[in-house]
Amino acid sequence: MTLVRKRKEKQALRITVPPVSSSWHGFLSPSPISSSSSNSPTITNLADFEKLAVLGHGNGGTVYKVFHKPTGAIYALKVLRFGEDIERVQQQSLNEMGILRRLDSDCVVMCHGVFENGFADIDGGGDLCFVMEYMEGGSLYDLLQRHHRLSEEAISGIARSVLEGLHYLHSMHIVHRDIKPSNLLINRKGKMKIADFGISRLVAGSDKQQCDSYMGTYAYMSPERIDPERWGGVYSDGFAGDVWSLGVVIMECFTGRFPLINPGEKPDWITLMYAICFEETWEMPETASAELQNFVRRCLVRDWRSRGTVEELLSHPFSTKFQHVAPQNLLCYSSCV
Ligand SMILES: Nc1ncnc2c1ncn2[C@@H]1O[C@H](COP(=O)(O)OP(=O)(O)OP(=O)(O)O)[C@@H](O)[C@H]1O
Repeated sequence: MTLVRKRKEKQALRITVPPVSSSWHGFLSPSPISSSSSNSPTITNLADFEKLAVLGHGNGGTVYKVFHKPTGAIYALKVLRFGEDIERVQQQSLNEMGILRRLDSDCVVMCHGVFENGFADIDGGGDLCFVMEYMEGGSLYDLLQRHHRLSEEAISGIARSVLEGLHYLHSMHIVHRDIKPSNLLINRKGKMKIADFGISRLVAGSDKQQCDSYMGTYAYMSPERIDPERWGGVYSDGFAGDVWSLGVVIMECFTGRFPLINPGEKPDWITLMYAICFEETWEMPETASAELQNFVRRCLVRDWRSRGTVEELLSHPFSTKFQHVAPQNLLCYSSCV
């Protein structure tokens, strides 16, 4: 902290370093729950699944590709372990089950059920298991690992998909709070959807004040979440934070690297906080089109009150520029073609 203060001699900064374990994923069902979707198959038993492959690892868990024996369908099964923390998670999770029940949109990755106590066939069992729609094309993170940079056409499609997803979520009073490349998944049709509502919060009435500003992935976190007191101690409505994160993702897709710190700089907490809260504005490379440059500029306005809104950005010239291009465009980058 002293280091951050030294680096920013004049501006006051009040930062609480978040606990390392703060990437929390919590929806809980004491027994299996089904999604509210009318298209949702009935999934009642974890024993009906057969593990086919590991799709990836995240904080606290593993995602498997699984086969649902009664229907022959393929799903992604996310197994999270909370160990001794499970009681705390259960308490917090009860309030959030509503999120899963209410989501039914082709802009977000469907969750077909949540189970407690794991699945013996899978790695000795986990504490919470989420049966999710399988996204054959993997994540935007995987895509960037393979291709580093994407075309403006592809980036525009990504921007539009994420904005449509955010528009849906925000209309349901849900702030995602963890928009980042590994939470943006692509299906075999090239459609990108928003995943992972583990740290989402329902934003309603007084809940606004109770948002835990320090959850989520720090690198994509907005300045007002890191240092809310700078804006008079009033935390934003949260929706603007999702727009900031989108701006960082879009810039990363164009530059091919995490854009807010210098190449080679270690992305530790202090460096990130300094860059997000105090760095002069970031400019897109001049090789980017004027529309893309302006789009990113509107997302990365440091004062959340002046930042572009989801509605504004949905009709931004960059979002609409390649509207005629089919989403399959993204598939040329994906491994599932
Ligand atoms: N529904 C899904 N379909 C296909 N692959 C998935 C699905 N969900 C996750 N994955 C893969 O598994 C990886 C790990 O996902 P997970 O949500 O556990 O962690 P993460 O988002 O990478 O990190 P964090 O735990 O910090 O959120 C993803 O990067 C993605 O490649």
